[in-house]
Amino acid sequence: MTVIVQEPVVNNANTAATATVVENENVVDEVLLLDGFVIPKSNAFGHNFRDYEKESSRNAILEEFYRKNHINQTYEFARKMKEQYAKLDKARMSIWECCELLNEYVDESDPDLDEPQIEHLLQSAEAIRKDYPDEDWLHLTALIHDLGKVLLHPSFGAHPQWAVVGDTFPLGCAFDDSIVHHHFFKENPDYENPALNTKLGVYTENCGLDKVTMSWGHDEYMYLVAKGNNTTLPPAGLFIIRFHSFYALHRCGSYTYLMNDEDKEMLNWLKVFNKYDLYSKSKVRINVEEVKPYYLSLIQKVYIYIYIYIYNYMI
Ligand SMILES: O[C@H]1[C@H](O)[C@@H](O)[C@H](O)[C@@H](O)[C@H]1O
Ligand SMILES: [Fe+2]
Ligand SMILES: [Fe+2]
Repeated sequence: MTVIVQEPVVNNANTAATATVVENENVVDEVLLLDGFVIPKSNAFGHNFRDYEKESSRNAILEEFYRKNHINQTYEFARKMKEQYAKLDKARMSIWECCELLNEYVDESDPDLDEPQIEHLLQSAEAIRKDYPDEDWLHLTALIHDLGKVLLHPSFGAHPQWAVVGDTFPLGCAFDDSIVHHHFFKENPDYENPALNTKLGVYTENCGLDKVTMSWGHDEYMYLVAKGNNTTLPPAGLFIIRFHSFYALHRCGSYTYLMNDEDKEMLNWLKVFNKYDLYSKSKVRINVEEVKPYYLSLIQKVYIYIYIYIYNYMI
């Protein structure tokens, strides 16, 4: 029996196409997308990817993480954090220094990975580089997409994990049931607030995601850093960084009524990126020293032509 699933993919910068996912009974441990992408069936622990229900000690930690996250991420909290961190007056660091700093941290919200974060950055960057060799902006986007997790470090405020990692969601409007562990929102003060708990809340239909206050964390922070340093990273790169944890949108198709036409176009790239972000989490270790020169050259290149401020004034 063959299972066929439709999934939109982007073949090049401008055109969105439809690929077919074929799951063949002869291939038991992977799913092959017709565009050549192979989805492994199990993560580094031998479990399904993003399985938040499975009984395990890892998932107990994860549940507690989302309890705190869903109770504390309020519209007011996220707006205050954004305002404060948009000043970019915290520590200054180069991209590579930040990658190395993340060596210390394991993301408590992640059911698929228990490697230090630098592994994940390089695993996803290397995987996307293999399939998109000419899109160096995409390699760099992958390398830096999770760098906002430096917020966990004392130099950046030593924030608790619930305020840095995990899936993100819009605030200022109703919480959608497709958000992981959504039952914890009942204890969020915004849940009972009539100004914030309707479908549109403080927003208007198709207002555009740029106007939406997302739960605060590493995505929005890294976006602020890139934007605040006047990066010329393509809009798709910025969109990926800013919304890569918004699984309710890019996986479940919720909240599409907040999107404008540009968001819809960008979403195609985000979906491409997500495959590499998620499915590159494996026990295959990257030899950091071996790949470092390539990424340094990329950083150096963007330093000269594009990202001078990000490189010099990371934060
Ligand atoms: O646990 C993961 C991890 O923190 C990722 O970096 C983030 O992008 C995901 O959305 C989240 O669920
Ligand atoms: Fe992330
Ligand atoms: Fe990631």
